[in-house]
Amino acid sequence: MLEVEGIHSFYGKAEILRGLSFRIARGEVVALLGRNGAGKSTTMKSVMQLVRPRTGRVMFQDRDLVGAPAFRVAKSGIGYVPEDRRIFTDLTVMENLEVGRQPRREGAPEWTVDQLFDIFPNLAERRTNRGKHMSGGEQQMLTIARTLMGNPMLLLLDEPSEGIAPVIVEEMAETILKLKSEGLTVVISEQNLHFARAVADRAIIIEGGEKKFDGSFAELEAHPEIRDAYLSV
Ligand SMILES: Nc1ncnc2c1ncn2[C@@H]1O[C@H](COP(=O)(O)OP(=O)(O)OP(=O)(O)O)[C@@H](O)[C@H]1O
Repeated sequence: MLEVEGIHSFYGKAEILRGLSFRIARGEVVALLGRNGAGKSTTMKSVMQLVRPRTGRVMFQDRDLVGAPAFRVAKSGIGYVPEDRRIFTDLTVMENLEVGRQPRREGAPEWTVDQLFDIFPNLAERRTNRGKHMSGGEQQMLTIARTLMGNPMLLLLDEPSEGIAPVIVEEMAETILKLKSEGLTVVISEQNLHFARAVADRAIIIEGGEKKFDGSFAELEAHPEIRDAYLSV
């Protein structure tokens, strides 16, 4: 579904991604792992074209996204939830969801508000609350639910477990597993190995903008030296 091929991405003169390549197949949940500053967020932004790779290709559904405006990338079926939750704080939960609505898309799971309320029961209880009166975890859930209103084929979640209470982290893991069971393809960026292992089928480890490991969690566990070298656990 997604093939990132040899991308080099920069902030000014600083080269952040150094020839990064990986593939994501339909229906997979894949975790991008790596320490602070490894390049996980930049990878997601490079897929979305919020950072434009200087070389390399980002193939999605057989089209190269490099150079496309970010809104077109979103319209082509990639939902992106950045680290800093961006809900509309003056709008209610219902209104926030409506903002995300896009037509249904061939080959992608289709979400109605009622289905989303089944998956995110906390949001159902707060449907008329304004965003600013919600906890960090609820805002994170609302950002994900709003993104799903766009019926994406692929969902990119940047550090979904970051900065939320442990009980909500567990809910978040269950939510991602439910999305997977509906057939959604998901890429998460994580520093929390425990969380990543609970939700993902495969791990890609990034360090210094390069891929250092790509495989199952069983393989990763069989090589503790890789974990020790590239992850803070
Ligand atoms: N807007 C920016 N301008 C300049 N440098 C940046 C910018 N954003 C990130 N960087 C640098 O790019 C590198 C990769 O950052 P990135 O955010 O992709 O890492 P990350 O693996 O997602 O880590 P984190 O968990 O901190 O988000 C870091 O060295 C960071 O300082």
